[in-house]
Amino acid sequence: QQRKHPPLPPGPPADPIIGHLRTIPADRPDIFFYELSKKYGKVVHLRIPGKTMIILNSAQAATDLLDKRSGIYSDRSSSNVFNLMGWDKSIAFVPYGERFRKQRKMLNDYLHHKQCENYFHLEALEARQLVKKLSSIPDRFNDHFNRYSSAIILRIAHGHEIVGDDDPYLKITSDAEHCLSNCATPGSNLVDLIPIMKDLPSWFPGTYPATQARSYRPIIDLLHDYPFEDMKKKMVEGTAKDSYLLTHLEGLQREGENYPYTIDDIKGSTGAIYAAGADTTWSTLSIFMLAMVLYPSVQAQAQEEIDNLMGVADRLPEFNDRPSLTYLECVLQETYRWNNAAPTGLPHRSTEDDVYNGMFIPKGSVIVANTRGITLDEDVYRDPHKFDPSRYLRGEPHPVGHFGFGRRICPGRHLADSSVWIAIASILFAFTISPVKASDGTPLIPEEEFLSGVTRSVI
Ligand code: HEM
Repeated sequence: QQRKHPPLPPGPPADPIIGHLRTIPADRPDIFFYELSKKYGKVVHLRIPGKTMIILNSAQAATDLLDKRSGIYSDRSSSNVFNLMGWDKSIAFVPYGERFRKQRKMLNDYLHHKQCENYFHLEALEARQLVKKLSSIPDRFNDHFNRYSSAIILRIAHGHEIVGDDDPYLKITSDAEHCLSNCATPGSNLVDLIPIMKDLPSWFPGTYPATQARSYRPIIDLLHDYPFEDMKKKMVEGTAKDSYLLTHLEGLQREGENYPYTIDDIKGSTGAIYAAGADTTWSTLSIFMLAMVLYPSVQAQAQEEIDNLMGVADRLPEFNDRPSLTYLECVLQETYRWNNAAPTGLPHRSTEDDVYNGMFIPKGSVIVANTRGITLDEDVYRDPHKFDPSRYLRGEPHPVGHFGFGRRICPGRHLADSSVWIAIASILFAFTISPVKASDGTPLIPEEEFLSGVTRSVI
């Protein structure tokens, strides 16, 4: 017996049986979702066998549902691709429930706003290292950003200090980053949308995301296991440094089975800090570099503000300077908005039937708060494709959604924000960023092009 529901949100025409399966592209689904909003509105539905996807392309809709009704919009769809890769114990993919709440508490205790002020000193030191490296080999800026973001995370989460370029942690983490930047987008690839695909042979069309995920598994297992074993060894030697991992391993040693967190909770949340934190920070910095090359007048204005404040001071910017650097703050916000490190965010899942503005959202829907669509919303941002920090001085709102929503909002956002701020303040103080020149002196202006993946980087 069919119950009467309001209609689903609008959506494009679908094929019989397979629905929109053929319509969803593997590459850059964020752009596809954004284009849908222009034709069908800010809340759109897509249907694939056994699943409804709800795409949210406005901050209003995402806030109304994922923030205000977070009690029923905080689950995650299990992603076959991510489980095959080995991320199943990681908080980012754990379903909403007891295990999620435990890991979330572990992270919140270590990464809340006030706590993150204790990491300012470390971030400032690493920013100085970054400036040194950029001044000695500028064209390897992407490697330096990778090292910068990894160094901060590895120190805080694993108590590890990077010593040289052949550091084993750097190798493990850059391999893991490769997997995250090259894998299929979770929740919107065929292997996640049609579960049977993961069991079909690799020659079967559309199964590539599963084959690729299996080949990445040893790398992701090493990311979880190596730091854990290494820390245990250092604890025995007496060389272990204060860190998230040490705090929990000591707790486990002290309290045994009474400790509220299991080995899997510890491995899963420590791995998640790295996986979710380093790549996104690095990606944001590479987006900033691209913006500075493409918009030299913005760069000059930010530098003028920094120079005016610092005067002839013989030092790099510090966190105390942040409230005085208004335009730089706008540059930071515009970096988050103009292009996003995680353009489709991470899909949530609804756990009850719901009705929003007369539209039916069935229980079990995959909810994509499409950051790309939200930050390009023409009803909110004038000329949204332009990198224009002054828009915030004219009263346009700071972007929302680049750190996600509701009970799943990024727990590392305070750390990420200060890491990105001190890096861009230091870079703009020390350097002028300009395009590479061809042999005849013509500047080679880069394209605004990005890799696909969970996080993405400038090509
Ligand atoms: C600029 C840098 C960063 C960006 C753009 C970013 C963005 C995001 C986004 C969009 C989500 C999904 C939120 C949702 O589902 O609604 C997320 C989740 C997450 N982020 Fe971040 N993040 C950044 C840095 C960090 C850092 C530095 C850490 C850790 C220190 C971190 C740890 C996490 C974790 C553990 C999750 C999963 C949370 C959950 O599922 O409950 N992130 N992040």
